Amino acid sequence: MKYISTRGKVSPIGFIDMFLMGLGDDGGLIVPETIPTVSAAQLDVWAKLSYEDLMLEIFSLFTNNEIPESDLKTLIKDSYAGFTSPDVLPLTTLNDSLHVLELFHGPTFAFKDVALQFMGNLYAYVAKKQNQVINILGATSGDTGASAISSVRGKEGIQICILHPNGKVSRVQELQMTTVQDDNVLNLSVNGNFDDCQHIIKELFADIPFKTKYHLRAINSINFVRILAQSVYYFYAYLQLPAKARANGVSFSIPTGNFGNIFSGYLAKRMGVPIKQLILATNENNILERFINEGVYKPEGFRSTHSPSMDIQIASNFERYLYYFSGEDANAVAARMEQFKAEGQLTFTEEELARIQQDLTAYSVGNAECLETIQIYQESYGYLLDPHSACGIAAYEGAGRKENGTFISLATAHPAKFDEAIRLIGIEQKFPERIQELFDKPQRQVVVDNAKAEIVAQLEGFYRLEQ
Ligand SMILES: Cc1ncc(COP(=O)(O)O)c(C=O)c1O
Ligand SMILES: N[C@@H](CCOP(=O)(O)O)C(=O)O
Repeated sequence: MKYISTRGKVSPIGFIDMFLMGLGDDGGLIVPETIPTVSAAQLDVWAKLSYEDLMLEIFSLFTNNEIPESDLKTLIKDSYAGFTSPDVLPLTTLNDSLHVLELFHGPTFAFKDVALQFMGNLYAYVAKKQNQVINILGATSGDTGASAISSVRGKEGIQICILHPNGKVSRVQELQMTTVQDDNVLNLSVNGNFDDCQHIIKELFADIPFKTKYHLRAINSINFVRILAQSVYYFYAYLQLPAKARANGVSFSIPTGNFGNIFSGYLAKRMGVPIKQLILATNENNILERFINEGVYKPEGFRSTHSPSMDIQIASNFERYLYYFSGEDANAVAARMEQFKAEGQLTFTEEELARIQQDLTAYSVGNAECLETIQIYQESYGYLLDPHSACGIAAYEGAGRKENGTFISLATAHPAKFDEAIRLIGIEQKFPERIQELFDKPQRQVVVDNAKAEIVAQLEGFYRLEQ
């Protein structure tokens, strides 16, 4: 298996090189040259596997044996040892046709831990094997940063710098990032929004001399390993269903911001999971909903919502979808991305729109609807959703084709991370101990302007050039 860029200007590379490259050196996103497929009979065999063993099988289709199987097994086992549920990602049944896949039992209580605990271990593994210094640069709207920091804090040979938007993450998210005192962690709190943070890091990844000099590495979903690790939970969720329930396929409702969560589902579907409907749930930052429902991809004003981690306009993995939508035509993707840069929007024809709508359904959830959903599900099922997971459920209610049968809605964060919203509906929750204790810890962060030069100066003082 080799990896190429959606813009076609990266010579095919192997798994570890792809992991280290992160963003394609031509500015595109990295994808596998071909997507391996898994037969229904193989899926049946995999139904008996633990989460870790299933991940080993799926990764083995992508790693070209570049990581010996016993090492890969250990990396995977270590990555999920800190999850508090014995099933790693438990599937909770709410009613005959609706299940919730709880992705938030990792160390930072959000679904990002599923991929990032593994990626942190993989970076440490590569740092050791190749005697490489690893300087990680990431942008976060709150969860990726907390999770990535937790996965590499204190690890030898690794430095991590995370940009988050100042004042636009929840209190718990901010504390999870900024109370970490390890010397290999730098938190930059940027006066701007998440798109500003993501824009700056993408510019730095596209600056090849800078990227090369500092061995810049990515933990965001621009890194294909993030996507691959996330695709495992679609297999797992499907395989956890009773055989009768999954006989007719399954549909997913997916809270999405950077298009990473849903693109992982799209990949799982292309690999062979019989997914009928992929529902893309957004909040009021609904660029992706407008793309799918109207055929126009155009950022509009940024809005602060109850689900701040999804307050995103420019979605990284949109380009990966565009690649497959264009029949894997890298020239067409490069041309569209140039056009987007020049004109600030993309429009799709009626025929294209029909094809997009065969792949994806979209539903955007307003602030009031988000809170209402949390309240109704608390009252009806005694189940407390966080605001992002509530967007998934509201989208299932609003756009799920119920005749499709079984639905799984992804619960992407623990409600304790977003107490600001939960309190608005008068619910007082008890925090898990690991969250409660954050409130007594000192914080460490540097506030910076949304200015590349200022951020580069911080990085130059922080990153290491050799181990
Ligand atoms: C809690 C939560 N749910 C959902 C999402 C959406 O995931 P993605 O942006 O990878 O599509 C995010 C981050 O964006 C998140 O932090
Ligand atoms: N919701 C994310 C935004 C960054 O997205 P990523 O999936 O590309 O890391 C966050 O919590 O930071």
